[in-house]
Amino acid sequence: MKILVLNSGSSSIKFKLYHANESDDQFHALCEGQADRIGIDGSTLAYERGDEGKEKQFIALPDHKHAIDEILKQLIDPETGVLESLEDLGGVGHRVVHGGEDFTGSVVIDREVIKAIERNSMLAPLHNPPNLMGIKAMASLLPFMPQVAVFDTAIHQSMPKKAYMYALPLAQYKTYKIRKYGFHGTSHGYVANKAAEELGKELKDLKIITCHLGNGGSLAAFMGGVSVDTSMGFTPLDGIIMGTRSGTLDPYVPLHIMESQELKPSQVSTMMNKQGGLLAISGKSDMRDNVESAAAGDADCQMAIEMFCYSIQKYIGSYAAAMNGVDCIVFTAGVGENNPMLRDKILENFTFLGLEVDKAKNDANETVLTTEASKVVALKIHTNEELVIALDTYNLIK
Ligand SMILES: Nc1ncnc2c1ncn2[C@@H]1O[C@H](COP(=O)(O)OP(=O)(O)O)[C@@H](O)[C@H]1O
Ligand SMILES: CC(=O)OP(=O)(O)O
Ligand SMILES: [Mg+2]
Repeated sequence: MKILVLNSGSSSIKFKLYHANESDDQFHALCEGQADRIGIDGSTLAYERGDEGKEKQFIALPDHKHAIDEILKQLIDPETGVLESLEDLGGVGHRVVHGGEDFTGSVVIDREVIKAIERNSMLAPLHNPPNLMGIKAMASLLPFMPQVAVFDTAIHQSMPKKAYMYALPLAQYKTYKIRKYGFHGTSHGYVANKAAEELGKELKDLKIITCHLGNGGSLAAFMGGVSVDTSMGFTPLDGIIMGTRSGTLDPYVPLHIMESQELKPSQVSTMMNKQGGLLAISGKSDMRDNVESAAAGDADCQMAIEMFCYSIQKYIGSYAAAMNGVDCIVFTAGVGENNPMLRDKILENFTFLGLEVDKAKNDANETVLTTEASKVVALKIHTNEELVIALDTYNLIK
């Protein structure tokens, strides 16, 4: 069975096509790629087929719908594609960011599921709309194709009440479901399991902090084999500083801005979600651009990097305290997997825990980033949200 996975992030869509062998349930990837910098200048579409190198073309991708159209064209391209037609697909798995309390696991998509994802869109305005766009584009092209939704929120349902409740009148939770949900769960869960494998231990016996640092970013704390806390909250706006998101603010700040500047909630939402973060500090949302300009002496980009790393250090410290220790810190996603300088800058404040970065290994982007003597192990692990989504999709539709 062939399964297409679409992972729509706020600025990118990753896609991967798997062949699942029905006799032994083994998966292998046929092709993959990524539409990058969607909605920003210089957008690209990368495509890679098992037997050939990676191809990357500059192509205008003004929004997610255009990007999905280009991806599907690529799959059935007579020369470089891997499918005769889109009807050869057995199913499509989608990453869906906000499942609210409607979903605690993956589901086959039907009208009711689409309505629930729409209901939760207000809570993840950068994500659920592109996720839905992908689902609807596929449904209109191939109405009988089974589609599965895999939610970012699902894995964090294990958080204890003391971590997910907000100190607000109880009706806000009971009636309005206002609580911490947490996101990037597919990625946090995958890399936490891989970290345990790498350390040769069981996940349940480890205290792990996973740092998913992409355009959006969050940290999660794993203890006893489950997620016990995470930096994103009711929405993916909370937590660390991100590409265009402010992260944690004094909760009175948006109220004060609305009152004193007579702005509507939607305007302040745009300010915090799309005009905040690195973009607000340096004028550049993409971390690569910030790193490049900072190295060339741009003071705003240098400050953006300082603030980014500081916000992450504070979460690592607080989760080490929350778990009364930490065995392992994992870096993943675009920034976490590719930038030694930023990892080093974040980790330099954890010598007090006995953490010792191995500079050569970190610079070489190896899996283990710390010395043999280090009391806390830092790892770089490539996340694979797509494989998790393909597995869930296969198991639900086979
Ligand atoms: N070598 C690098 N150094 C710094 N940042 C990088 C590097 N490579 C990729 N990134 C950053 O990773 C981010 C994208 O990560 P990704 O996990 O694909 O994000 P998302 O899924 O949220 O769109 C971008 O901000 C990009 O600049
Ligand atoms: C939930 C979230 O922030 O996702 P992304 O990092 O893909 O934007
Ligand atoms: Mg992502």
